[in-house]
Amino acid sequence: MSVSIEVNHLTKSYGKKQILNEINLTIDEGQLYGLIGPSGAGKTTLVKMIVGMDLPNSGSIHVLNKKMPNIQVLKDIGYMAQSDALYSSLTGKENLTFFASLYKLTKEEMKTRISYAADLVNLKEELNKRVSDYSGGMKRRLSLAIALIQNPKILILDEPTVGIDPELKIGIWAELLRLKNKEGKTIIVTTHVMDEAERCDMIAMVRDGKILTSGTPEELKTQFHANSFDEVFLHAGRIKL
Ligand SMILES: Nc1ncnc2c1ncn2[C@@H]1O[C@H](COP(=O)(O)OP(=O)(O)OP(=O)(O)O)[C@@H](O)[C@H]1O
Repeated sequence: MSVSIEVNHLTKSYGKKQILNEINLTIDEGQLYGLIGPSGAGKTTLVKMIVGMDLPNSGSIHVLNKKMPNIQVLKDIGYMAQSDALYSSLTGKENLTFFASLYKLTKEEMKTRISYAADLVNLKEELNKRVSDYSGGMKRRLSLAIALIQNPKILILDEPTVGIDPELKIGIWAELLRLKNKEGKTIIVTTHVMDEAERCDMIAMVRDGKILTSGTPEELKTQFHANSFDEVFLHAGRIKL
């Protein structure tokens, strides 16, 4: 199996405040990797640097064997940020068409991808509404659809199911697992939701800018003598850094 994402000795500070400290991470192709940790731990900062939106102070990030940031790799990464970056005066469909047009899709591919992505997030009926009239949850769903639009090899999803109702959440997770299992996509999700963490192949627990521990959900349960993932999270939170 080849490595999809490699992070080595990464550090990041904003001003005098150190946000990430000696992060090392190896994510294999076709792996679903969860980053979990309390609010402010540094998860978003880490994924932004993997996408190439921010620069580390030291250390390196390679995605698909290319040192980041790298403009060529952008087409291979679908990124869903925590705050929605949408054009609110345009309709959902116009947003999807705009983002699809950034990639060299044929007209036919564009049509198929827009239909697939809108269907996945259950927005087909609302596509002709302006985004300014969307609810918060609808905007999240549109952001997820945009992350998938160019059929990227890698999906990086920052808290993808926040504000999404339980039924749709189940559908989205089923599709993420299908994309991983059947299409070999590499997926990173950040989450606070423990049952989502349990569905990942590997998990890294992030706290105060460091990776406390990483492993499969089962390995982490064994390591912390825990029956549930909530317990793992509580026990890990007590580790002295
Ligand atoms: N541009 C910035 N300038 C200064 N500080 C920042 C900046 N971006 C993030 N931070 C700080 O970095 C720390 C880590 O934030 P980050 O958003 O990465 O955490 P997180 O683990 O994703 O949290 P959450 O789960 O709440 O999204 C926080 O203390 C935050 O205030």
